Amino acid sequence: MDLFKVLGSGARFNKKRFTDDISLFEPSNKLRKTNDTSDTQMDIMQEINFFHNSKSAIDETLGVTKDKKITKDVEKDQEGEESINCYNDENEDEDDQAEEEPLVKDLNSMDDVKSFRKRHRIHIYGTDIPNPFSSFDDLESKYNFQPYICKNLKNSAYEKPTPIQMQAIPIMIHGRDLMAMAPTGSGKTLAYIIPMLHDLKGPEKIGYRALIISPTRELAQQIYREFKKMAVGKKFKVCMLTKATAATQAQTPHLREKFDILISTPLRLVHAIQQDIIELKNVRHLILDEADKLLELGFLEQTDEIFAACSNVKLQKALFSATFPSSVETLANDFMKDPIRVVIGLKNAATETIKQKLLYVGQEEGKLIAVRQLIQEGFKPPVLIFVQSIERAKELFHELIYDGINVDVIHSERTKAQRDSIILNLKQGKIWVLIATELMARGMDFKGVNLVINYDFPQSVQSYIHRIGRTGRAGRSGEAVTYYTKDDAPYLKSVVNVMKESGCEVPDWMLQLKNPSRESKKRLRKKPIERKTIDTRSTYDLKKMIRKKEIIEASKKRKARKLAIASDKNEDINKGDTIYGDKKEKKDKSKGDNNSKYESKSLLSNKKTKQNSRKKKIN
Ligand SMILES: Nc1ncnc2c1ncn2[C@@H]1O[C@H](COP(=O)(O)OP(=O)(O)OP(=O)(O)O)[C@@H](O)[C@H]1O
Repeated sequence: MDLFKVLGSGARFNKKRFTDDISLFEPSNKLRKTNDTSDTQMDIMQEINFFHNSKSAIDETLGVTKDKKITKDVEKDQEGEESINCYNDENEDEDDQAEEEPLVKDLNSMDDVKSFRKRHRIHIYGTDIPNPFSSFDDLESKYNFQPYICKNLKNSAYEKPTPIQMQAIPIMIHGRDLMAMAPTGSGKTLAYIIPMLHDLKGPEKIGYRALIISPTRELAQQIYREFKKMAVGKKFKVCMLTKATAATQAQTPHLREKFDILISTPLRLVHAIQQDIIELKNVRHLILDEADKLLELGFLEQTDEIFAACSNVKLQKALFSATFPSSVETLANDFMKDPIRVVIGLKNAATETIKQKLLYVGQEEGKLIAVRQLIQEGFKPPVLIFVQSIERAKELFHELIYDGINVDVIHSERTKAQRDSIILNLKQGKIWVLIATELMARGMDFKGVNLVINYDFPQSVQSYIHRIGRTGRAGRSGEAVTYYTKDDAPYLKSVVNVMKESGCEVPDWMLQLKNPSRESKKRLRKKPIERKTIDTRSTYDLKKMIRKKEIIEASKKRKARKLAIASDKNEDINKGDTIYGDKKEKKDKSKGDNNSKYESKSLLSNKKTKQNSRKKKIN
């Protein structure tokens, strides 16, 4: 096999330069079999057609994903994390696709319910699990939802519930604790907003009764907007906790009682709790959006403090995410009461409407070449480019700003106003390419993103799934390209596993690579790979730039020294040595004195001695 033809597809590279790299991609001894079942593509597309797009839309997606192959072999990585359908009840029966969709009232027997779930790839775990529902009309007729909710759903052009909505909504309205895992862009937000609004009934003015936590401010704002959209027709008061809203509530305590729903990031809320600004004792619904992130070290302490403040005995907890590592699931089981677990499709898998690619770029410099090649060849905006640090985001921005494209950069060092305007501009198509850090990786719903580029290899499988999940949302097709260098080679298999699980074609040699060890994965999660600065300048130019910097630095130091001399003189002036000091300064200036402080001091003292002796002579 021409390894480099496969590795370097899409970019031009010098094969000879990469001869040494071949050894990095040697397969592990364990060979695996793959069962290509590409003929089932249409069935699978129907199955994952959560948004019930027309057949032509599916065809369009199939056109994009025509090279996808479906593999169904089970494997475990070294961490023991199941990386493929570990929740399959039985073999999924493709014949079910052709059947007419039964309404929930037709789900008379357990067999009906079972086959309904199977058709929608709903896997459930727990006891006394409520039946799923199949149409938004059922909400009004069967569950007595208030008409305003169904009206808002219709106004938003949501015709049918997605699988996560079909199963999570009945669980939530039965008051059960829930752990819900569904692919990125599959409508998880609505799956908790709708049952919450139903259960809250109407405004009560007794303070917060529902609380949603999100790891980023941007996602919290997005959730807030979705809440407002779904609550039209009811006078619910929804608060998005910010510095300003916290200050207002601190100044006017009676205002707090007017609110029903609170949306916040963990740190902001913990501050408010500690300062007694926010009272959570009446909270009945607690949602952790991107729950696995909120239960990771770094957020866990704050999440724990929020849990402690939600003291209502009837508190219902619901966790939502596209990924749940096994460790987080174990942790979550400890604090949930008889929870029901719902998994849509495969656990920890990417959305199947995303065409995923891996692109070998050799060295760091190859990445910029690949991006520029893409720009030259033409691309469909908007494009999201993920890098591993703020520094690198800035560097890449400074490189691409001169390439004649509308590019911007978003990271936590940008002001809130800048971040808000960037998100708006991206949505309005004013930004074609957005360079982003992990800040944008989770939850953000930019429907039209056509391509995600992982400029820097992601630090975890979860990060990979969430990053690429910014495209291919709400049933649309999308594309994701991940660049890798030889430094990333030890981690390549993690991404390969995800690609394979979500039905992308992966070359055999990649499937045979070794899984990274648990320790190396942990290391990578904690600290990204050290990479060369993103810079296209030649070594000559870089040296010239460094020299220029040194000259500027030296000049600054000289100026500082001059200032120090001047202040020394001022001290002398204060001591009554005015005339001699002034004269000396004028003389020094005329000489263009650039000597060191110490030299100047000695000069000054020499002059003083001479002048003093002259004075004596006159006397
Ligand atoms: N029933 C539905 N029919 C059509 N579109 C829907 C439906 N429910 C939600 N959507 C749309 O799907 C998109 C993705 O929804 P959402 O942001 O909730 O995804 P998510 O599953 O939370 O993704 P992520 O894991 O990335 O956070 C949104 O634009 C939303 O408006």
